[in-house]
Amino acid sequence: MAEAEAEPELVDVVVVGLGVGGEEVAGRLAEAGLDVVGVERSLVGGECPYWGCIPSKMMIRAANAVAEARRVNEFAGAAQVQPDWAPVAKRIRAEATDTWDDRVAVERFTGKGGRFVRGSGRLDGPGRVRVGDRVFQARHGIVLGTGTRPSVPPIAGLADTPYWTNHQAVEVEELPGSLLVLGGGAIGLELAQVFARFGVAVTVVEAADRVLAVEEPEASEVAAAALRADGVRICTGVKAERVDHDGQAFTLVAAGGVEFTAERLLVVTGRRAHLGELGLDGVGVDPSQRYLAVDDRMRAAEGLWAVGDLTGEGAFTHIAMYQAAIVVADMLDHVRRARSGPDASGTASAVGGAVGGAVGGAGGGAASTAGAGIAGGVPHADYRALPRVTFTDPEVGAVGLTERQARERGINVQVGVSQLGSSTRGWIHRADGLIKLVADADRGVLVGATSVGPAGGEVLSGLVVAVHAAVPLPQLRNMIYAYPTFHRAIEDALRNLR
Ligand SMILES: Cc1cc2nc3c(=O)[nH]c(=O)nc-3n(C[C@H](O)[C@H](O)[C@H](O)COP(=O)(O)OP(=O)(O)OC[C@H]3O[C@@H](n4cnc5c(N)ncnc54)[C@H](O)[C@@H]3O)c2cc1C
Ligand SMILES: NC(=O)c1ccc[n+]([C@@H]2O[C@H](COP(=O)([O-])OP(=O)(O)OC[C@H]3O[C@@H](n4cnc5c(N)ncnc54)[C@H](O)[C@@H]3O)[C@@H](O)[C@H]2O)c1
Repeated sequence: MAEAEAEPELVDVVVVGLGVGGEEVAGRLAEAGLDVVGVERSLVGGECPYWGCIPSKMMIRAANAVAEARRVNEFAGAAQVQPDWAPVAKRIRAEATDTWDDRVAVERFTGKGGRFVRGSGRLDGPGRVRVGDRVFQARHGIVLGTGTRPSVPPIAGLADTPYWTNHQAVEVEELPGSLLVLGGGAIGLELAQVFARFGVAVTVVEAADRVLAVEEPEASEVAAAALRADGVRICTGVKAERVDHDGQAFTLVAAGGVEFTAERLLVVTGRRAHLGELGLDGVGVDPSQRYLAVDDRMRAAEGLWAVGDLTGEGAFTHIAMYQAAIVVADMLDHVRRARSGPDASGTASAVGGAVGGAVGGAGGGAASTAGAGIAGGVPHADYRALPRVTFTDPEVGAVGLTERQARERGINVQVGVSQLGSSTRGWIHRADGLIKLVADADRGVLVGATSVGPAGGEVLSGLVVAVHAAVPLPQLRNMIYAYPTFHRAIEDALRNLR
């Protein structure tokens, strides 16, 4: 049946998808005085607060408390720990997700002056978005922030089984006795360790020859050893061929006839943007791309911006926020130019003044991150010093290029590694971990670094500054590193660079 022709509603900006990135853009543009329509089909805030970063980190906080309490036996006498999932599930409902209700988030957006529309948005030609039978015509532009959904591999039988994605894993109230985790990436490892620490018999099945395959091999080794020490069975290089569910248990059959069985199966084999459902072909953009290509101001086409995971620049909340600041600055700059006309330079109307002020705010915020990539007040995206942290225990933090990526780019690479156990703090803590530095010997700067350890993600911050600001190696070597900290291991790794 043909869709009813609706009279377009004229607005300034339409934001489709109010996840981390879209909500930030829509809210800040509304605060700047623009007439913004925000469209969300599920929950305002997206994956991160409801099924991603926040509840998973609450789970990790609880699991780490259990593990640390057990270490009393190693260091300080005797402790009996009886983990209980109920308080974790309760905290996720009460403090993180409001039992998956986004009323507060919707009010946060409308409180800033935005107009909220619940539904699926789709481009309906240049400058237009259709949501059901409503059509919005955007004066100044459209922003897509539609994120990704789990990518489920085409394994025979899998689609017909009640497998879990991260949604069911986060919503679980009663833990299963056993769990198969398909995919040993960031989500798989974080959740595998949590459930194992709460007594679930966990097996991780990974297709690649190591877990956390995008990071340094040394980091994969430490992470795998830590999970094994928690009782997780890790099987790498496994080619899953078939999955069955008999009403009670899952059976995964791999090449060579190897079988894995468990009460539950969690599929965490990456994420996928669904560009085909956004009407991109109607605005001259190829919908068959894996991710939506954007320039360094997050523009995908004339009058079309994109933000967050669907751009494929790293599926992290901090990237979505970083990009959001750029979209806001660029969009407001665009609006100010449109409103001022071609001849007017800086003569602001009442709204133009608000817009100009907001540009300064957004630009200032992102500018401090984008560093050199700032031109004309609007920051340009620069991912050279992209940090990421996998919150296993020990944490795996990394920034910039891995050794392999640096070699593939033809960089004259030097590598320096130091083991955390050889540092005073690491020895005191009986902690596993390492620092690995990747330097460009010709430029005399770090281009990448990895920090694995009890606070690996925090130790990383100094290394992010070093890569981001291209701090010369002699300056890093002549710094003073406090004793006895985990980050002192950086000094040893610098000494080992060759
Ligand atoms: C288990 C897990 C743990 C994670 N942990 C971390 C972490 O510790 N740190 C970190 O930095 N990142 C983490 N991430 C990644 C982080 O959640 C994402 O990078 C972030 O949510 C991306 O934000 P986004 O706005 O691009 O997309 P999303 O959060 O995916 O939001 C997109 C929104 O668009 C909506 N939408 C889609 N299509 C339409 C449409 N056509 N019309 C209307 N609405 C639409 C969706 O319903 C969704 O709400 C984690 C992810 C997972 C799954
Ligand atoms: N702490 C964090 O910042 C954090 C935490 C969780 C997720 N995330 C983000 O979410 C994204 C998605 O996480 P993810 O863990 O789903 O993806 P991922 O890409 O990190 O890992 C997926 C893993 O699944 C494996 N795999 C793919 N197909 C397989 C198959 N058929 N059989 C077995 N293994 C298979 C891959 O080799 C890979 O190791 C991450 O890339 C990350 O950006 C971030």
